[in-house]
Amino acid sequence: MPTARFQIGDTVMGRWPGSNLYYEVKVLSYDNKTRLYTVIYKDGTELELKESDITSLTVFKQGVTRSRSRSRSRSPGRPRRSRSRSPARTPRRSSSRTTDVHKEKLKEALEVRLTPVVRSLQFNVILDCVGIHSTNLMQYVGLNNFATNKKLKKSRISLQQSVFFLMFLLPVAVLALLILCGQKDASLQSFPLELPALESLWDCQVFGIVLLWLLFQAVLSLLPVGKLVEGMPLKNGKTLKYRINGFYALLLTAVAVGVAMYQEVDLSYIHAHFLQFYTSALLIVTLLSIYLFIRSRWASEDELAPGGNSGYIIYDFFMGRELNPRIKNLDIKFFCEMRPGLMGWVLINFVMLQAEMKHQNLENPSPAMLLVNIFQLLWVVDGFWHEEKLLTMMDIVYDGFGFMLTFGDLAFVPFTFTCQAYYLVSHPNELSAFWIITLIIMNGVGYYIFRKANSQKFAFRKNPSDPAVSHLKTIPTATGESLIVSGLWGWVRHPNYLGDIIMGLAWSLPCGFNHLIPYFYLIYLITLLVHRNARDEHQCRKKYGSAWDEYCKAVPFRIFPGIY
Ligand SMILES: NC(=O)C1=CN([C@@H]2O[C@H](COP(=O)(O)OP(=O)(O)OC[C@H]3O[C@@H](n4cnc5c(N)ncnc54)[C@H](OP(=O)(O)O)[C@@H]3O)[C@@H](O)[C@H]2O)C=CC1
Ligand SMILES: CC(C)=CCC[C@@H](C)[C@H]1CC=C2C3=C(CC[C@@]21C)[C@@]1(C)CC[C@H](O)C(C)(C)[C@@H]1CC3
Repeated sequence: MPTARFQIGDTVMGRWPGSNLYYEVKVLSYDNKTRLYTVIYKDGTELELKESDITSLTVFKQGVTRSRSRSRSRSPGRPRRSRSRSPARTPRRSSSRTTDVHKEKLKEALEVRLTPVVRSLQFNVILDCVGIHSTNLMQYVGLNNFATNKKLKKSRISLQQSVFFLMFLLPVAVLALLILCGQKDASLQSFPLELPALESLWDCQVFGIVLLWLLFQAVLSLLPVGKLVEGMPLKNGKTLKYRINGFYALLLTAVAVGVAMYQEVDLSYIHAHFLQFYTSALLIVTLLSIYLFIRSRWASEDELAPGGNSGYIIYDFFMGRELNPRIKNLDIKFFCEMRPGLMGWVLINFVMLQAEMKHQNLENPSPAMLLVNIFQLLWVVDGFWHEEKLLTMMDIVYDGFGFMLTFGDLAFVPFTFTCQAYYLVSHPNELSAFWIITLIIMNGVGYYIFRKANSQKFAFRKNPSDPAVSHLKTIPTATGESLIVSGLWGWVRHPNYLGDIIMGLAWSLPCGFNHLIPYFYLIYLITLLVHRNARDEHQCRKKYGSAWDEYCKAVPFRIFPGIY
């Protein structure tokens, strides 16, 4: 059992991430498992440091006395601009320094600072995805740094139990949603009226089709078209290459569907066997997660997700151990995150559009169905058009690939995000011209805010002097990065979330107000983004300290204007 060299409450000198500067810090806690100390700087910034980044006051003072003539003293708690940067930031092109020096510094920054931060993020991902918030979990994720080891142990056990419970609850909840959505009476009170027989949920042919779909998408993703892009630096400083060809893959998929229709393939088969498709996807999710877990045993330390190596089997299985599992050139996480699920989503929507015409004897799809299809297609096309940006998102940079993301990508996205279209097949809803125009405007406004905010942030991270963003007002921070404080980012602190939520509303409203079911996506999105916002703010406060508080003062609203 490793013993801590420094005790809780000790005042020591802690290295500031990404630099060789040491500041006075207080030790808050020590984690025996990860061997990391949580320390607090004088400006309130809390970080987790390795023992090698901490020095006792006496040793440090001796060192300083010896080198005083060479170094300039600085006020503690106000660190000089370091080269540390967010993992979500695209590395800036080095202009004055050489790439090697830049990479070395970046590697240093990632080793010292980002690894520990990630650990708490990982636990928050569970909350993020399912919207739960328990004191035990929060203690474990490090929000309560004074938690004792005993409490932590208890929390870990209860966390394991929660995760185990979730692994069953999530698939069953989605199944319930699908059953309800397909019923004539989709009101929550009607559940469970027409439960299907268990054996009717399985069909070998359907399973084969799902496998073929995955294979087809995997082949498309490997086609040597589109650019090869480097991902964010890994723990070992290396980068992985990704083929960005999602947009072409979408076009080729559309062509393949067109050919299938020309050959008179009956796409409404998917609607008629929707539950079987879901259970097949679920089986693939389970098998893939088991495969990922087993293969992670052979992954090196560098290839593991920072938080996916807790040693608790159920938890690690759920969260995913390996960060970027690959089979030759196929990056399984990057592939699953966008391809089969998002493509499946648009395909299923289209299938539902045809099923609606068939079931309701319509010559043309209803305006409600058309709006849902077009709005969601726009979002998916946008996602593929900006596919490269996914490489900087926390889901790719931090999170391991385990049951949670596999389920989210391959089952949750294609089967719940399509719930409005599925609902409309058996629940027609007429829309007046006024409603149609209102919904188009609403989706347009939401999309504008979503796209502009995301593109502005991305461009700013890449190069703050880019003419497209150089006019924006900013707040400098101790890490050397700035925060945008004008335009959309000066209106609310997460305008991109606001845009997404407005769009989510425009996707649900075409289904009318008879049932809650078509609002599932909106409820999921708000829960997810409100929590994601809380988690992001916590990380930003940790990272930017007082500059973040200054930003919050200047921009008091989180996601919704008028709501603090
Ligand atoms: N439909 C769905 O299921 C989901 C959709 N999404 C969408 O994905 C998109 C991306 O979301 P997400 O990955 O959470 O990333 P965010 O866009 O929320 O990124 C947050 C990061 O942006 C930086 N930042 C925050 N404020 C500022 C500022 N004022 N100026 C400059 N940088 C700032 C910080 O990173 P740094 O360290 O670089 O400063 C912060 O950590 C969103 O539009 C969201 O709606 C997300 C999840 C699910
Ligand atoms: C219940 C459960 C396990 C949920 C898992 C949630 C995940 C499926 C989603 C979390 C964030 C996501 C994002 C996208 C897909 C869904 C997941 C993975 C996304 C890649 C879709 C395309 C968009 O353009 C996007 C890049 C903005 C988006 C990012 C977040």
